[in-house]
Order: sequence, then structure tokens, then C-alpha cells
Amino acid sequence: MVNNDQQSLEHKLALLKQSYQRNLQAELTSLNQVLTDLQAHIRAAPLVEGQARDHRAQWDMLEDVYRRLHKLAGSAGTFGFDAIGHQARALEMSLKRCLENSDKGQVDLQLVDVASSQLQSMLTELVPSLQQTPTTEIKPETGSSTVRIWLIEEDAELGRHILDQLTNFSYAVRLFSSVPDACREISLEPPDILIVDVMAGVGHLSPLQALTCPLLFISDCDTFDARIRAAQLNAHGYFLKPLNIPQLVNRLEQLLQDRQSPPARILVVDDDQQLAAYYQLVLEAAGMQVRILDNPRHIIDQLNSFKPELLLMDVHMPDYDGPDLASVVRQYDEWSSLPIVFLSAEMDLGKQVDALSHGADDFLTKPILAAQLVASIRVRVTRSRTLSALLNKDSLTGLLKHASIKSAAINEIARGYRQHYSVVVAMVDIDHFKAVNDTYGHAVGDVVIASVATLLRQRLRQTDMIGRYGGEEFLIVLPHCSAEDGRKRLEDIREYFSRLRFNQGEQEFACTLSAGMVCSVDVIEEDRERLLVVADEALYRAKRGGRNQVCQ
Ligand SMILES: Nc1nc2c(ncn2[C@@H]2O[C@H](COP(=O)(O)OP(=O)(O)OP(=O)(O)O)[C@@H](O)[C@H]2O)c(=O)[nH]1
Repeated sequence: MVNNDQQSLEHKLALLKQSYQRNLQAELTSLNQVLTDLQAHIRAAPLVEGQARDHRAQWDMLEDVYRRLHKLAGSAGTFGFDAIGHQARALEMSLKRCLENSDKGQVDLQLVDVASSQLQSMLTELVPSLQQTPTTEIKPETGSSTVRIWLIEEDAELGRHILDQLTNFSYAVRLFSSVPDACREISLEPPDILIVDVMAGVGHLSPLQALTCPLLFISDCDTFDARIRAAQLNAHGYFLKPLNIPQLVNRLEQLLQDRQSPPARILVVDDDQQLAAYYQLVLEAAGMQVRILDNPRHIIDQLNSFKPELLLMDVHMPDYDGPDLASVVRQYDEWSSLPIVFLSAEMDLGKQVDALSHGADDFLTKPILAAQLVASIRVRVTRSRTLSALLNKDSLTGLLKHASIKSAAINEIARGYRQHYSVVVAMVDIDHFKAVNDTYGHAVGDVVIASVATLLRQRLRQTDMIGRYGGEEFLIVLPHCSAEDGRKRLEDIREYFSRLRFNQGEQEFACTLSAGMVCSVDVIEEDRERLLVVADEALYRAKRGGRNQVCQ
């Protein structure tokens, strides 16, 4: 994080804390006043008529104090007032026991006296000894476009082979013959990913443990001990020889996608505005996008417009409880697998389980430290992204599978017509691919397919959609793109691909691709519903016209 950003975060957190402290003081004073009123009620109660009503009023007052203490116990620690949070929690618990066990006769004056003196001690605690909120540097997820891969391979021939193959995928690869050689350079210019053949220095691997970049091992030893050693060195992958390059590239792409992945989108639902603002600040500082839902009645509208990847929700809210809202969210098919995390001061295990049974995935307890909140949310979003990738993405290319890209294309085209922006749809197909398979083998064919996928990802925008439509056919959708721009991009990809060189042993070869495209605003009314077919017809013309070209 840039220093200024960190300073600005700390400044904003300090302002939030000051504002919370003012409210806390007012809240404790107000609670103390309620207890003083309650003491007066209890002392006066036997003397007035209509005792039953007065008793109910006493219990209502006690219930009010209990609820407000519950909220305070959850928030005080978050803003650094740990001791007050703990005292509020202890007092909340003793009031809870009293509320649950009572026959609702006269409220016990002694209990109220004790509660009142505890509140006063919390107030005195607040004034002189402000505890410091632990300042936590929250690192945002960062992304960069140059990908440097370093390879440590003792066997020069194998090293050259891997380097050639990976260079085909537009990675900048450096080859080293030993771990000490590479380690000397790493301190000067760290790579994005390091690949190590364990044979290149089993005895020298320990320094790799300190690396911050992902580490992948290649080895011809498939024993449990070897794999445990790799795990202890925080390896992100373990690949056996003979090396399956597409599989390796697949993992590289996964790791890079994690690094370059778009910010996680989090919707926060909490009636406590200061707490919600605090969560927003902390999560945004960690590089996430956060929206606060002010009115729970608008939850579905917000889900549809913001498309969050996780819902962070308070359990107890004045009008609608978290579990009820979670049930409503689960009634909609499209949100049935959205991760929902409750964040609450609820200590009662039974109530936590009950909340979970209403469709939430997890329960975090308030107060929560900033770093703990960020780590919990990040881990859940990453896991949910991995699951969705497994369901919707093709394992060879990491692109959307046929059904997913088709439905994404149809939705995007419809949205483009609705909101009046142009969408380019293109079909891309490798030329004479059968011959590649027949001449160089299926595994080499896979490398070629994976390289088209990598190229498409590298040359298109984050907002474009790319899918593997068939064996060697790809469907791409470019929202907010004119026919002219779409054509330029496709020509660029076609040109770049034709320059790639692939290897099979000593043999080197190149491939070409053809593309058919259509722009949504350039078609007659009847073709609006069949843009995919129109793009496919254009691809057919490109093939008929001699291949290695883009037709529209
Ligand atoms: N290696 C590999 N080959 C695949 C995969 N999926 C499909 N194929 C092969 O892709 C080839 C497609 O060949 P064709 O449809 O005849 O097309 P082509 O040879 O590319 O010819 P044109 O498209 O007309 O230029 C077939 O040989 C399929 O077996 C895959 O996942 N991996």
C-alpha cells in the first residue's frame, strides 16, 4: 500500500474512533439515566396504584438496557475500547439471566444498583484511558501486467525445453541451473512465480521458504515425504516428470488470475451506521469494493445492481433480523449460493446455530479486529471463486465452459440492446487443428489450445467475456465495443498468434486462427436474436476465404 493511502486510512479510522467515542460516552450516560429512573421506579412502585403496569414498565426498561448493552458489547472492542466491551458483555449476560429467569414481579433493586455502579465505572474508564486501536497495515491485492517466471533446472536440455514452451505463452522466463545462483538474483529482482526442479538442490531449498512469490516444484519423485517437504516450503504446486506443460500453464494462469483478480465485492448490512462505516473503510483499504445497505427492504435490488460476492450481515436489527433476510435472499435461485456471513455480538451458541440454519455460511463474533475481518472475508471470497471456477470453467484453458459463455453472451447482448450500447460477438477457431494433433500429438495440440486462451486473456479487457465454445473454437463477447474496435482487437490477436512458435522435440511449427465477428448495432432486426449464429457464419466465410483472417 502506498504510504499516503495508509496514512489516509489511519486518519479516517481515527476520525471514526473519535466519533464513536463521543457516541459511546453519550450512550453510557443515557443508559445510566435509564438505570437511575428504574431505581426510582422500583423504590416508588409499592406506593403507587396499578402495580402490574409499573412492573411491566420496569421490565421494559431493563430489556431496553440489555439490548443496548448487547450492541455496545459488539462494537466497543472493534473501535479499541476492549475493557468497556468486556464489561458491557459481562453486564449484558447478568441482565440476560435475570430477564430469562424472572417471574416478572418486581425487578430486583440490588441487581439494578450493581448494574448502575458498573456503568459508572465504565464511564470513568472511558475518560482517562483511551485504548489505542491496534493499527494494522492492510495490504490491498495488487496486480501488474508483466509476468516474470524464473525456472531453476539443473538439466540444461530440459530447462531449455520448458523455457521455450513457456515463452510461447508470452511469459518472460529466466533459466538458472542452481538454487544459490537464483537466490543471489532474487534479492535484486524478485520473479512473479518461481519454478524449481527439486533435483536442482534438495539441500539448498530452505532459503525459498522466505519467498513471497508463489513457488512450484517439478520432480520425478512421487513420495509422501517429498510432497510434505514441498508443502513445508509453501509450494503452490507439485508437478511430476515428464512434465505436462498445459497442466503447468494452467496452474500458472490460476495463480496469476488470483493475483490480478478483480476486487471482491462485499455488501454490508448493519443498522449501526458507525460499525458499517468502519467495516467499509477496513475492507476498502484491503482493496475490496464495499456497499452498505441502508434499507433492508431494498436488499434484492442491491444484490442485482451491485452483484456482491459476499453478504456481511448483522444478526439483530430493529425491523428485520439477519436470519430472516438470509432466508429471503435464498428464495432467489440466482443468489442461492451467495456466501452469507453473520457478524454479530451474539454469544449464545444455540442462536448462532439457528442463524446458520437460515441459510448463512458462517458466523463471526463482534468485536473483530480489522486484520481478522479482512482475512476471514478474503478467504471466503477466494473459496467461493474457486468453487464457481470449478463449476463453470474449462480445466485446460481456465475459460468459461460452453454453457456458461453461451448464457453470458445471451445476457450481455440483451443488456446491450436494453441499455443501448454496442456489443461485439466473435467466434475464433484454430486453423487446420486436426493436422496439428495428427502431426505432433494430442498433448502438443493441448498446448496450442491453451496458448490461444492465454493470448485472448492477455489481449482483451477484464470486462470482456471469453469462453471455450468447442474443442478448438472460442466465443468472445466485447461489451461497449464498436465494430471497428472489435475488428482491430481480433486482427491484433490473429497477427500475434501467427507469430508464436511451438515446439515438439526439434521440430518447430506455427499455427494460425480465423475469426468471424458481428456487432450488435450493425444487424437487421431479425438477426438480433441470433448474433451467435451470425458470428459463426462469418467464421465460416473466413475459413472459406483461405483462413488466417477476420470476417464480419
Ligand atoms: N488436442 C486437442 N484436440 C482437440 C480437443 N478438442 C477437439 N480437438 C480436435 O480438434 C480437431 C478439430 O478439427 P476440425 O474440426 O476438422 O477442424 P480443423 O482441422 O481445425 O480445420 P479447420 O477448422 O477447417 O481449419 C479434431 O481433430 C479434434 O479431435 C482438445 O481438447 N485437445
